[in-house]
Amino acid sequence: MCIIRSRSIRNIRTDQYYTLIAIYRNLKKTYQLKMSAMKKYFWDSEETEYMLKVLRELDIAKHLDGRKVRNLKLFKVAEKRMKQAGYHRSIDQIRHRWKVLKTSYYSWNNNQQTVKLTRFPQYATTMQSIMDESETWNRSHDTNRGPVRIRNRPKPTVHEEDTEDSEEEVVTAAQSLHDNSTVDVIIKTDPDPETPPEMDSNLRIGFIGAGNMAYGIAKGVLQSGDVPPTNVKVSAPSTRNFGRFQELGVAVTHSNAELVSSCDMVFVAVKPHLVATVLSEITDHVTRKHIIVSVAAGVTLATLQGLLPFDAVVLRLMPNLPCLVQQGALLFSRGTRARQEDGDLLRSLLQHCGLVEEGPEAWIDIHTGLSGSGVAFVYLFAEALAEGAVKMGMPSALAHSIAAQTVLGAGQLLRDSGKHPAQLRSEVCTPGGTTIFGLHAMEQGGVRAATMTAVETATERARELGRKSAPTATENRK
Ligand SMILES: NC(=O)C1=CN([C@@H]2O[C@H](COP(=O)(O)OP(=O)(O)OC[C@H]3O[C@@H](n4cnc5c(N)ncnc54)[C@H](O)[C@@H]3O)[C@@H](O)[C@H]2O)C=CC1
Ligand SMILES: O=C(O)[C@@H]1CCC=N1
Repeated sequence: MCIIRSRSIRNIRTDQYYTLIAIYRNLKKTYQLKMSAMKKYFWDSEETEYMLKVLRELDIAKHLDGRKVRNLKLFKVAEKRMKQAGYHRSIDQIRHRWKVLKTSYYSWNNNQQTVKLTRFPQYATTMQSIMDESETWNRSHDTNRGPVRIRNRPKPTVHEEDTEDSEEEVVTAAQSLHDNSTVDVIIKTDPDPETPPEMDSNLRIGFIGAGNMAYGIAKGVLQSGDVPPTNVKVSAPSTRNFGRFQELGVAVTHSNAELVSSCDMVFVAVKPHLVATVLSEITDHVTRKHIIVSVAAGVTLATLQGLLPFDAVVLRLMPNLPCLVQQGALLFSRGTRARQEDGDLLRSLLQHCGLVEEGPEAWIDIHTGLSGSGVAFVYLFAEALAEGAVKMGMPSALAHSIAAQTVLGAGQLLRDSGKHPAQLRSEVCTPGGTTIFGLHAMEQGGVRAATMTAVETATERARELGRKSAPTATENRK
């Protein structure tokens, strides 16, 4: 375009020149519109730092106790202050950004303890200070709070969505903090999944299936320290996979029915085609106290509910393999009998498995393509990266280790910076430099279309598995 503007192209007619200029201006306008639309959704570091500064000034540290009523007030003031500084964000956007930063902070913090990451991601210092302030404040102010059992809570008496909070409500909530008899009521009516309440330490968790997914989730659940290993059990027909569970201190059995009878929450972690057989084995032992969570790809809530007693509490969860290192991406949906608090309990138990979100069931198959299977797409890419380096003469072991670190670093920066991948990609590209040449080759290879098709195809396959595992009308009538 610069060449066109300087009219250095020879033999071009004036009308052609002006047509090209018009095309250039149009492209530029589209690009600017796209960038401003992107800016609307993606936060830059300056804006994020300003938001954290405001939230810190507003003492968000004192509000990290899971009471949304009080938090809403705080986010309202933050929205005003940001507007005054020229940052036009809605309360929801600020709250969402804060939630993302908090999740990133927690998982960064967990990794600090387990794998001692040396890199200090962006915002970590500010987040660390806020969290430290919160811990100090909670220690000195919240000693009166009795343990909150998330289970067996009566149904909330107030609608759980955010309501406009009056000054009085905020004061009532704050006063109740020092009153044992009313604290429980506030938590029930206004749960905040971001700050999980204390767990019932008698909760017993079972895993049907002793494979990778069961192991990854079990590790995450135990990491929280809320559930002792003695309260966890796993069942499988063979002892082959029991070893690593036993190393965690988890009990083992060959009987799925016995496992269900001795557990409150049961994860069904067998291959999708075995789900019907397993559920028919356990259905007589499932009572209203149980929470059944299936991780089987494609198997729908309707199918699961159809194979279990009509009042069974069922959730469908799609995890991914990095749960094994507490860096999973998990999405769950609640069945018709599962209450908000059942979802809160699940979310709370899984918080050390990685990012945990709740969504409509239609998204579970998409998440399967994007993330459950998506992990394998990234591995394929990492393998190809390394092979490229081997082709150019680098020793294989070094190439694979650098490829793994490249994927890890790129992912961590993407998650922690909150930037759009296109923005980060452009930050790597020097005009006329190495990256743009490489990217051009990738586009010629159709990497973008192939990846989109991979997610689409995997999603479709999950849907197909769902149709295959659905009981037929005849079976339903039995
Ligand atoms: N591997 C992955 O990355 C992901 C898997 N999933 C889902 O998780 C589920 C489990 O997958 P993986 O852990 O990868 O499989 P896996 O093959 O590693 O484990 C399956 C386990 O089920 C046990 N099993 C077989 N028949 C059984 C029975 N009748 N009763 C009790 N246990 C039985 C096997 O002994 C094995 O321990 C599948 O439904 C899959 O769709 C979901 C997301 C990601
Ligand atoms: O390939 C599969 O079917 C499972 C589900 C998502 C990842 N692995």
